[in-house]
Amino acid sequence: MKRLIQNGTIVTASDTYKADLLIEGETIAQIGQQLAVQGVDEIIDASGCFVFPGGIDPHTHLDMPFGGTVTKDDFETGTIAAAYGGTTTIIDFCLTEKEKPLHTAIEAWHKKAAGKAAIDYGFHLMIGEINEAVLNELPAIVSTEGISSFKVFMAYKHVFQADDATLFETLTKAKELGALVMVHAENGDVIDYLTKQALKEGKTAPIYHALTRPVEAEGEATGRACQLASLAQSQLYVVHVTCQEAVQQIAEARKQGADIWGETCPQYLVLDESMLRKPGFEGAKYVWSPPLREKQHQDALWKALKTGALQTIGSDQCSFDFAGQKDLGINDFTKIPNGGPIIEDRFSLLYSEGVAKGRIGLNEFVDLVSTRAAKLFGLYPKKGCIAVGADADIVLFDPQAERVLSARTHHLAVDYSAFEGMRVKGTPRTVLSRGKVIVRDQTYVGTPGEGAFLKRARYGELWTNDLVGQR
Ligand SMILES: NC(=O)NCCC(=O)O
Ligand SMILES: [Zn+2]
Ligand SMILES: [Zn+2]
Repeated sequence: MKRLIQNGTIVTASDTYKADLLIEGETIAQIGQQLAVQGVDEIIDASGCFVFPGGIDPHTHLDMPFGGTVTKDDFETGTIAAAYGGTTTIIDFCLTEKEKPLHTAIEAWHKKAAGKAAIDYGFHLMIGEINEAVLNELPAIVSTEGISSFKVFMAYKHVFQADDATLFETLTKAKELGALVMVHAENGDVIDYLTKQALKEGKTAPIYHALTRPVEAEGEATGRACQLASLAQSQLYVVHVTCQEAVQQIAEARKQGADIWGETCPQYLVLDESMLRKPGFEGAKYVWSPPLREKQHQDALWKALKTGALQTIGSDQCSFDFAGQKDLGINDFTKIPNGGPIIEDRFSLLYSEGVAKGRIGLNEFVDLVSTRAAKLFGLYPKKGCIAVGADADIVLFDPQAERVLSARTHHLAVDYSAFEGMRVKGTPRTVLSRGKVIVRDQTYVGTPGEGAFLKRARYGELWTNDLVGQR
């Protein structure tokens, strides 16, 4: 099958230019001016559109048990919504359980995704403990199974939280194996103390979720993770950075030459702590960990994206219905399942709030929403770029189209939108995944299960010089 995309403006992380794009089968075959139409099966008119590489969301939780329930969106609804939103690859977190083989968890995650995923996907592997069995399993997981990133939680005491020894050993092992260690950086012990105190004082409303997870707890844990990564001379990626205190730690470590990267998410750029103070129990819709921060932190995050102190945008998609799931915590904020629905809106929100409002440039947008994650997580140059030989994961994006975000129109299964009523500028019109049109003129035309599992390269294996050069 040959497809020709005509009349669009191609935008990559480094260039913006007008050209046609010829796709043969699953890959980009040619880029040039007025490419021949002979033998082409389909011509796609991209007039007025940017032609972006498909978005890469390096942070999702689909079909995940958490907080006494399971996320509302699974690999089918979540990835269809992602496709509507311009994302063609996700990397989901595979949760492991202590004293059980890592492979049990990996197999379970493969079962969740296979036959359901509408776009390509990979897995990060949670490390909750280090022992002989774990150390024996890890090499093949990285080299044979293509899972080249590990996740360590520094928070969620008694649930996922690992101690510093586990983090340090994971960093050391990751250095040896060529894996990237990701951390949820909050001081779980301090948060545990503060939440118990709040409950003792009868403070049960959603806002206390934020008040018991202060910026200092995130800044401290971020700094600790950075120090431990430096000591291990390993590589570190800090997920969902929310505040100036954490940004500062990452920026400082990077200045010292550490191999450290930081991600933020649209919710922290757009929403703030006041959402948790909404009347009644409404604030539960906005319960994330780390929590939404006071408004001034948004400026710090935008600045960090602009200056390169943070380099990627994940969604941290982790959706729970307001009715029947979030309300587990109606009398106790600690029982509100943490997380929200973002996967569909990540791309458009960053464009609308970032590019359309002049906070970031068009090429920076592509880097943040796609290219950088492809490089860090061993997918580049197959994913994350528009180049001959790359997978034809393409988004035709209409920068003039405006729409209002709403649960009434989104494609997730969850019963609310965290951005209800928000107007965004720019919208993905048509989306291709490995050469096949899966969203045509804002209608999903793909088949769940077409998404493939991606075995990823080791950290820096393909693009070491590039990564070092861009640090
Ligand atoms: N972020 C959040 O509140 N939920 C998802 C799990 C995590 O990333 O910590
Ligand atoms: Zn987290
Ligand atoms: Zn997460």
